[in-house]
Amino acid sequence: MAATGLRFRPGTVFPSRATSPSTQPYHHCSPQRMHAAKGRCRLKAKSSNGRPQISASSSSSSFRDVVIDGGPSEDGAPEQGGATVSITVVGASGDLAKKKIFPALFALFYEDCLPEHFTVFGYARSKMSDEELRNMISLTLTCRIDQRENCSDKMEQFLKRCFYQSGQYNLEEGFSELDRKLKEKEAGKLPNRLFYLSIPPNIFVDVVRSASRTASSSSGWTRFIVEKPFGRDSESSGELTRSLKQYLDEEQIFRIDHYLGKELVENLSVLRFSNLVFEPLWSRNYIRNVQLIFSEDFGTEGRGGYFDNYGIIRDIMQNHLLQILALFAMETPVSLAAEDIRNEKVKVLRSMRKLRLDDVVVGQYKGHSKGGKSYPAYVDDPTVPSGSITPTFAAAAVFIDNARWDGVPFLMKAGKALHTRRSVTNTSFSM
Ligand SMILES: NC(=O)C1=CN([C@@H]2O[C@H](COP(=O)(O)OP(=O)(O)OC[C@H]3O[C@@H](n4cnc5c(N)ncnc54)[C@H](OP(=O)(O)O)[C@@H]3O)[C@@H](O)[C@H]2O)C=CC1
Ligand SMILES: O=C1O[C@H](COP(=O)(O)O)[C@@H](O)[C@H](O)[C@H]1O
Repeated sequence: MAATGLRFRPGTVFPSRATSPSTQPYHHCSPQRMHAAKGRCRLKAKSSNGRPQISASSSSSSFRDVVIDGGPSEDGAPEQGGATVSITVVGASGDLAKKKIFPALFALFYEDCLPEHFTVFGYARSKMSDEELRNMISLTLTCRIDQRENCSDKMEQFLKRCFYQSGQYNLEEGFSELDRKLKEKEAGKLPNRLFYLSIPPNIFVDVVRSASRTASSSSGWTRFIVEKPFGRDSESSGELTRSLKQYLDEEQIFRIDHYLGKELVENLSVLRFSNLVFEPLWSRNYIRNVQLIFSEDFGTEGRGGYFDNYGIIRDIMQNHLLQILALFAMETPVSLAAEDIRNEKVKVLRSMRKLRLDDVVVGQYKGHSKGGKSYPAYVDDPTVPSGSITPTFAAAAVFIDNARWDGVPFLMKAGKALHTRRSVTNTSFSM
C-alpha cells in the first residue's frame, strides 16, 4: 500500500458504524447525561458493536476514578446534611495552577461536574489575599468548552468559592490554619478533601507530610493528586512512592498525566475500539510506521530551574508520549476497569525492545534569526544555568516486539523551543 499519512486532529471523533447519540463526542456534559447522584458527571459512551468503549472518566488521569463526588465517607457512614469537597491547589501562585488547574476546575464547575457544595483554596508561600487570588485566576478562566450566555455569571459564582491561604510547604503551621478555614467552609457537612500538588517535585513529600498530618479530613476522604515527574529514574520513582506511603495509602494517591485527558488522546481509544473498520487494520500488516510528535512553540519561560534538571526526555517522552504509544498499541482490555487498561499498557511497555543509543538523537535549540526575527537559545533563558547541555529536543525510534507490531518503528519526537512550529501533540501513522 502507498504511504499515505493518515492524521487526526484534536477534537476529531470517528463515528462508529451505527451512529447513535451515545457515540457522539463526550466533551459536552449536559445534566441529562450526568449520573443521578448530584455532583457526578460521568459520561458513558455505549458501544454499538459489543466491544468496550472508553468513557471520559475512565480514560483520563491514569484511568483511576477521579470523579470528584460528594459521596459517602470511606467507611460508608451516612451523610449528615450532605457532603462537601474542598480542593486545595498547593503551589497556587505557579505556572501550572494558573494555566491549567484553575481553568480546569472552572470548566468542571461550568459543566456541573463539581458537587453542589465545594470550595477551592489556593495555597503557596506568596502573600496574597482572597481577592488577589481571584483576580489572578480570573485572567486565565475561559468558557472554552463552548460559548454559553451565562459564562460571566458562572465565573463570578466560581470565583466567590475561591479562597487563599499562604504558608510554607515544610511547616505544619500554614496547613493548620488552612485546616481551620476549611472546617469553617465545610460547615458541619461530611468533609472530603483533595490536595492538588502543583509544585516542584523536590517538595512533594514535605507537603504530603505537613498536609496529611494537619489538614486531613476527619471523617471523609483525603486524596492527593501528584504531578509529574515521579522521580528521574526507576530508583527515585520507587523512593518517592515509599516516602509518600509513609503518610498515605496507595488509594489516596493519584498520579496525573494530563495528556490522558486530552481529547486527541481520548479519541484515540474511541477510534480504535468503537470502529469496526479500524480494528482489522490496526497492525503491522497495514501500518508502516507510527509517529508521535510533540513540538511546542515556546521555551522554558522561567521554568528552566525545573526543566534543566530533567530535560525533554523526562519532561515529555517518558510520560506523555509513552502513554499515548501504549494506548495506541495495546490490545483490547478485558474491561474498562482501570487495572485492566493498565495491564494492557504494561504488556506493551514490557514488549518494547531495549533502546540502543544509536536509535536516539538528542539536541539543544540554539538561538537564530529568521525573517528579521530573532529567536533566543535555550541557554538565553535566565532561569537556565549557563553552559547547560540539557537536551531540549529528542527523537527515538522504538520497536514493540509482539505479533501485532513486529518490525513497525514508532518514532517519538519532542521539541521545546520558541522557534518550533506549534502543533499540539500529533499522532500519525502511515499505511
Ligand atoms: N507548567 C506546566 O505546564 C506543567 C507543570 N507540571 C508539573 O507541575 C508542577 C508545578 O509546575 P509549575 O507550576 O510549572 O511550577 P512553578 O515553578 O511555577 O512552581 C509552582 C509554585 O511552587 C512554588 N515554588 C517554586 N519553586 C519552589 C522551590 N524551589 N521551593 C519551594 N517552592 C517553590 C512557587 O510558589 P510560592 O513561591 O508562592 O510558594 C511557585 O509558584 C511540577 O511538578 C511540574 O513538573 C506538569 C505538567 C505541565
Ligand atoms: O507536562 C508538560 O506539558 C506541557 C505541555 O502541555 P500542553 O498541554 O500545553 O501541551 C509542557 O509545556 C511542560 O514542559 C511539561 O512539563
